[in-house]
Amino acid sequence: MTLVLKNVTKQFGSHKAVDNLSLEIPESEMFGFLGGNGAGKTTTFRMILGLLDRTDGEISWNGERINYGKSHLIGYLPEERGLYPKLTVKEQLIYLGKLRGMNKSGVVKELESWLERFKVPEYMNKKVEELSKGNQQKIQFISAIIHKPKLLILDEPFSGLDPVNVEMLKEAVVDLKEKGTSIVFSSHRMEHVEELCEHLCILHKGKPVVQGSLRDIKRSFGRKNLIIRGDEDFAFLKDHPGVVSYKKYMDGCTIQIENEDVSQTIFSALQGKGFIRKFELEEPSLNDIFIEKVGASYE
Ligand SMILES: Nc1ncnc2c1ncn2[C@@H]1O[C@H](COP(=O)(O)OP(=O)(O)OP(=O)(O)O)[C@@H](O)[C@H]1O
Repeated sequence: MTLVLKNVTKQFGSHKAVDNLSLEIPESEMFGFLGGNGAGKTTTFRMILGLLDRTDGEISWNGERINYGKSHLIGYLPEERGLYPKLTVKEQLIYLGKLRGMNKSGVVKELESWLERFKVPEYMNKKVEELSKGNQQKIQFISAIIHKPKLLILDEPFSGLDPVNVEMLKEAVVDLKEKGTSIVFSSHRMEHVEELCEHLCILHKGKPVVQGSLRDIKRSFGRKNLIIRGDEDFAFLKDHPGVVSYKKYMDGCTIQIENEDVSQTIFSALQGKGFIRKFELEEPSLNDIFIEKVGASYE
């Protein structure tokens, strides 16, 4: 069951919100969909789900067009959260589960098991408005997956959650992927994408500017990070040939270098200086790549 986008474009008046986007997301894949504010992510999600008409291009899942309202195989966690505050968690989920083709006892059984897993079994009969924002987020997540969708779109799923709950939701997302769900995942937190996604796309002003496997993207970026820790003042390295950027830390520095070879010349330059506790060459982070490709030019 592959999700395919071919040359998809969405125009609002004269503004191209999504510009000639092509993607392929196979079964059991977690795909990172990134971009600054206003890059076109939500617009793309809405087109995939059939909630918004595209201006041009083709979108298909398993060879067919998606009708989110009618499909029981799709799950969507939108960025703007929307639960009914006056309903209890159980009433809310029964309502949403029925829309997704489930019967009441099926919903209650699944809900019990998810609330247990998320360590909040006492929420079953609580009104949504009585829950904290982060806990409402867990309930909204459950509402997106209770019917075991085969395609799941998660827009910023971890926003507003504390680190313990982020880990809990991450594990749940990985389990769903391993059971065969294709997941499209958008986040402004690059470390989450690095941890969860093998393939990704970075959108900038509606256009894909980086696309492919995380490993290849990192390798082809060329630049590396050099982590140096020690008591010396390393500021003199700012002007060293091949140094792209320099970040000072209390116990050393992290330097972005043009390529691996620069680490050798820096290593030589450090000979005879103070005691070096750490000298480590790392692949660039996704954050480095994102900033380079998208810059600070948010909407
Ligand atoms: N209904 C609409 N009418 C006109 N312009 C729109 C509409 N919806 C979105 N846009 C514009 O399309 C562009 C992409 O918006 P979109 O919401 O898809 O961005 P996004 O990547 O999801 O951003 P964010 O990370 O801030 O949520 C923006 O310039 C936005 O102003």
